[in-house]
Amino acid sequence: MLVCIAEVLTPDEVAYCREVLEATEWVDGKVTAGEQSAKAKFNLQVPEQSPQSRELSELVLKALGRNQTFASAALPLRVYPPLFNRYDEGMRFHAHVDNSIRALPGTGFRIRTDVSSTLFLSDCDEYDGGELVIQDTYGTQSIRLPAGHMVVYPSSSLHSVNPVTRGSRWASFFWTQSAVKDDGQRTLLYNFDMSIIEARKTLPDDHPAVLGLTATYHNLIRQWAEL
Ligand SMILES: O=C(O)CCC(=O)C(=O)O
Ligand SMILES: [Fe+2]
Repeated sequence: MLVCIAEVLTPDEVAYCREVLEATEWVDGKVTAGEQSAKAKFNLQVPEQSPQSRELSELVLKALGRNQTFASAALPLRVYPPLFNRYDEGMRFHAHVDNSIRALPGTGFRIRTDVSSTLFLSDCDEYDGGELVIQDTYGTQSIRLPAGHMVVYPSSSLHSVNPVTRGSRWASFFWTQSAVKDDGQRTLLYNFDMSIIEARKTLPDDHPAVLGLTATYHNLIRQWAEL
């Protein structure tokens, strides 16, 4: 399942990220790629242990913490500290699948990558091309979102970034280990949660239907979650 989430960052937060990223060092994106994807990857990244990357990582993690849609779609257990990338004119990322397990350098921290995310930091009129092309269960989807918006999709999907043909595309990207690793089960839970939210717009919270649906939602999570 692929979910686009609007306004994960405020315009002020986007502006602050851009200001910090303008002044930081960028290196070849191959530094965090696996063997296959290193051959496919032509972009730039901020070194993940740099103070700028750590500061902005915290900012993005805070924004994720207040986002209900991300919580519902990803059912996050652990989030790999967000990284920052950039594609200048001519840069691209050929088709690949993300590494299944990622270790944070210098720590014992490892996560299984269940959900991949791109949080856009450039507006659509700042560049041409640069679509994130994802092979989803329902076909191929081509994603380009305004700054501050984010797409989440299963890490098992084959995906690529089309060449940027004008300007520069900046983003934050990261992986989440979900409490529910199966994408099909996560999709059912997300749709279930969205239906409960709809029902609660017209029914009181103590309505037997709302109580029953909410109980079943949590009992399904109890069945499927691995902590
Ligand atoms: O830049 C993006 O939107 C995706 C990056 C990506 O797929 C990766 O780093 O594995
Ligand atoms: Fe990727």
